[in-house]
Amino acid sequence: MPIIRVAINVPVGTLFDYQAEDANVLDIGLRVCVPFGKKKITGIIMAISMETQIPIEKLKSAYGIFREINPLPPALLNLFHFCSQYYHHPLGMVILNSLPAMLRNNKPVKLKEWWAQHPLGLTDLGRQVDIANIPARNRVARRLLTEFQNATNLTVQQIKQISPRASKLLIEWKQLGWVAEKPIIQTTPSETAIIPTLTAEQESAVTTVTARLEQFNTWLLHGVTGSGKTEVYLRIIESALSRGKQTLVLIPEINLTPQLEAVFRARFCTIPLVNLHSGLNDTERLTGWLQAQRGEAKIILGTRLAVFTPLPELGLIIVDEEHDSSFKQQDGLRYSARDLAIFRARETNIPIVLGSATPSLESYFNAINGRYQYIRLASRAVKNARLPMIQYIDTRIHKSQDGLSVPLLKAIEKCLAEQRQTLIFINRRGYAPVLLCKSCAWSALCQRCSSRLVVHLRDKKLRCHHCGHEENFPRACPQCGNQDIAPFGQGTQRVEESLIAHFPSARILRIDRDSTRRKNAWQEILHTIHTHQVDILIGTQLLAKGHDFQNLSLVGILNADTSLYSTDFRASERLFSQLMQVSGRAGRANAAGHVLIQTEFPDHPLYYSLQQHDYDVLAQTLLTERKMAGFPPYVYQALLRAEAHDIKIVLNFLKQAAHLAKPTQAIQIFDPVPAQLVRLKGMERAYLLIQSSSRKQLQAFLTEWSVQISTLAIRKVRWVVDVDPIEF
Ligand SMILES: Nc1ncnc2c1ncn2[C@@H]1O[C@H](COP(=O)(O)OP(=O)(O)OP(=O)(O)O)[C@@H](O)[C@H]1O
Ligand SMILES: [Zn+2]
Repeated sequence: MPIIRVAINVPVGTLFDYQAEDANVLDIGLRVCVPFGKKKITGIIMAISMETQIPIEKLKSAYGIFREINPLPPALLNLFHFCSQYYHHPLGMVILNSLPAMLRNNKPVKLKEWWAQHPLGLTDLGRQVDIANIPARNRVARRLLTEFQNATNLTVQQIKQISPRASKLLIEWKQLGWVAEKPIIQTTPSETAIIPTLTAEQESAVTTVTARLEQFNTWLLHGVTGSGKTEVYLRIIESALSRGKQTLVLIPEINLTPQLEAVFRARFCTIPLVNLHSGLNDTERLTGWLQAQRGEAKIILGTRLAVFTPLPELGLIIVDEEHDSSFKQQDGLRYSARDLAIFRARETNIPIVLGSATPSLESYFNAINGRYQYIRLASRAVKNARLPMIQYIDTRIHKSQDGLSVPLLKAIEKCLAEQRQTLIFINRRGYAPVLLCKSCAWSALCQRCSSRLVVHLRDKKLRCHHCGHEENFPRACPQCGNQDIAPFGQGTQRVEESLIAHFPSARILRIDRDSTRRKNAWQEILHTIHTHQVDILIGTQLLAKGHDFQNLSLVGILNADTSLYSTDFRASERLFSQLMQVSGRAGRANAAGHVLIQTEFPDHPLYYSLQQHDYDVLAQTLLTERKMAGFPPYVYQALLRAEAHDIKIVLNFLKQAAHLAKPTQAIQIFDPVPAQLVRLKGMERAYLLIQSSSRKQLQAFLTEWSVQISTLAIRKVRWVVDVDPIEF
């Protein structure tokens, strides 16, 4: 009887064998329901064999193989194998966690009727669909489209009357963006219609990449802010589409996806596109995933997890804002979606384009060394648009009140008078308003994390930004009873209050995690900005990158200094990239842009490079520093991360683990150290750093070592290997 070898979502690196009488080689990559202990669970068939190490009488039988959808293709299984090996994470966990939730349960796939409650209507895009393009034999589709065209909205009853098969179509149409529960924000006709003539730089970038669409290359598209990288992507995708290929576009955060989606849909209005961002519900994700797997969706836009989508016709990968740290998963399987995408492109022998105005030092290093192909866009795409003028306000001379100095206030006033928009950016890394007692210096701490609670003035709440814990303001200091406790430090809310006081008639909008949590909140916010219903925007990281606000001409930056003298060796790189990104929001169209940075260190070299818009000088300086100090990209690193309820147990575990390791010339092992944020959600954390100048040797070491660590019988300790860590 055939034996199937199954990957299961358990922290064990092996496959599990079962009997399955009806199994054959075509079942590799399919889901299968099997007994596991007392439970019934679903795994993936990785191999079929006629023999097993398990005594045949002990071998259990599978309950059943799910054949209603296609198996995971070999290329994807290959990616999972690589991912499991490279990140030293159990294969079953890698695979199962990457699949849509509805494929992880013990049921066959059945699409839920998500539309049961809402009337539906055609979107702008849906209205452009020409019925003549729907084959005559698809009678239900034609009928449904006609009904939609005649009525503004259809209810579920009406749809069901058309045909029982209409519901399946609807799910697909929704994913294609043809129908929606409520009208989505419309793109203005001018945005849909105009296709710009490429600048010479863009033209050359497009020609260079499209000339080599048939082979693997990693292209680093290094284009200054506003240089029109999106347009370059669009043209290259067009080429891939004309060859019938699918394109995977990875983007950092969910808040960028609606805009980019709108741009893509406007340009490729007849091309099936799915958006696999992290805000989807289970049915939406599965539907999009299936369309990608069947090769129907030609453009797949997605965040990190989308790198694991099955794509039979994959012909091109684009990673936008490649430097963004959100491409690296920070818990469980700590993979880098960008790096896996490069592996995937190489295996598929197709090009991958990494785009950024501020490439990560790793990618830049690879580009100048010739491992990646380097393409630069040195100027802005819009005619007459220039990079903004950057100036510093020395806060040792110009004292600031509630975070705002007089020169900055004057500049805002001028900008308001010219009817242009201002963005006030608050660098929040390691800096947020806390509640402080003036007499005994008590400050409000989170009980579960070693962090301070952040003051939220509006709703008078204290909130932990690590675990979400929330509590009310105390009336008096719990330590000394003093009633004079007050927020310390500038948060977005305090700056907002102060701006309202200074400019009572200005329309001010503060944007933070709270204001963007609701579904569609971003779309609404962006709409108000684009239609100039806002004069002053206040925000943090969320606003810094990717946005193209035409009327924004002034950017004011507060608290930048806090990252200048950090202990983290990546802090300068991040600060520079962030400031360059946020500065880049100014003056993108015809109005000149102006950036004012409040600082106590206006002569700092980092600020000088920023003012000159000179990425290269700073990158070279940082690379020299890294080389001397022995940091990446000159060495390869991994962390053994561990956590338990007591830091002593953690440190002890790490010491034992270090003891097991056989040090070699090529591998350096450091002492265990507590994490920067020791307590998180009630767990205490520490790590051990391992590094090597050879990636291959580091990998070989980790493979052997992680097996040995598993034999350490220390319960209560959770551990994981973090390869190429970016946070310590
Ligand atoms: N060839 C062109 N002619 C005129 N305008 C263009 C051209 N290409 C792009 N643009 C416009 O330039 C602006 C900036 O383009 P885009 O947003 O793609 O920049 P970017 O390179 O992604 O910048 P960032 O890194 O800051 O996000 C957009 O408004 C876009 O419509
Ligand atoms: Zn907390």
